[in-house]
Amino acid sequence: MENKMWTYIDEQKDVLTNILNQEEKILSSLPDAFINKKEIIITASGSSLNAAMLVKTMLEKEIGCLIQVETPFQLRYYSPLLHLPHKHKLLIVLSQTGKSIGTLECLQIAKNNYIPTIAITADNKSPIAIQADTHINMPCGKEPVGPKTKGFTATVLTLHLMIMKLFQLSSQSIIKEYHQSINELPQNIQHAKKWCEEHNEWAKAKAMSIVGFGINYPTAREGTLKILETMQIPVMNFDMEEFMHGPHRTIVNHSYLIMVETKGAGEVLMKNLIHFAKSKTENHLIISTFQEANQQTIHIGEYPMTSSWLNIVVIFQVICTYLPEINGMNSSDPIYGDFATTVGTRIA
Ligand SMILES: O=P(O)(O)OC[C@H]1O[C@](O)(CO)[C@@H](O)[C@@H]1O
Repeated sequence: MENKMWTYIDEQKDVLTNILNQEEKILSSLPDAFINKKEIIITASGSSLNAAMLVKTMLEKEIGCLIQVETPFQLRYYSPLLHLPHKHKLLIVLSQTGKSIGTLECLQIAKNNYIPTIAITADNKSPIAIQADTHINMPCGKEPVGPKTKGFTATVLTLHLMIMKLFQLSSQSIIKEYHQSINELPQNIQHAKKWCEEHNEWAKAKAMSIVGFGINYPTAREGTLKILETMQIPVMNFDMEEFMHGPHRTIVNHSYLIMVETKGAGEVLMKNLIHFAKSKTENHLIISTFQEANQQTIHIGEYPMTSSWLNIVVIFQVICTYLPEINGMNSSDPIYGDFATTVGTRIA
């Protein structure tokens, strides 16, 4: 059977360009009353949670407003955030399907406590879309596979533009940068496939670690989720500095390690980590915005406002689709059928 993930990965160029071109229409339902809230709470699961973490890191400092990202479980049962009403709070929920039960229940709690809500989903008839005060429709098309690709990138982009609008920031330069970043995607996909072709031995990995910093810590988290879902192996993910406080001891001969190297505050520490890792294992991959491509390095363009997260995440998407195929696995096949509806994390 054909692997549908390749189609979804390729579709991203059109999907994301469309979101940029339709920004005004997509965000037209945002009420003025939600402008300049003093506290933003975001909840989501899986790739949608990683999308929330990524946008938080990109924008929190710039907008000068706390963005609290919490899992639906913590938010429902352990956090005071939704249980203490406050007129300046806003709950944003992200759910591509609009059917995740924990996320849906958070909307209900917010409603009971008079906290206004926005949902971003790809299905305007879904329970989450209906329950939220405001629904933002993310036009990414259907993606009926477990490991999401276009849904993740569309969520990050939509949320990014939406929060900028909520804080009345001009989106002109970010849209320009995103267009450039999107134009590079086909080339990134090609380079990642070539790297996979030349590194078939990575399909035999029994475990992996992925390390990034800043905006690309959540990017690396998303890469981790993708690779562990598709290869069905444990993959560790740490923020770079935390990785160097103990988990670095897992770097031994033949261990598999991916490091994301971009410009920014963590540049020197990452350089030191790469130097250390190179002496310990030959199975390392560096995804870098400033090193030349070679056998162990995939080079991607430097997009300073977004730390190139889009071009980096697509490398992980290719790796997580290609390597399982070497092992005879099609990552778009359902592995455990109706797991989510059986255990009770999603509405059928
Ligand atoms: O964004 P949603 O639709 O709420 O789903 C959350 C997560 O659940 C999964 O479907 C796995 O159960 C992921 O692929 C997805 O990121």
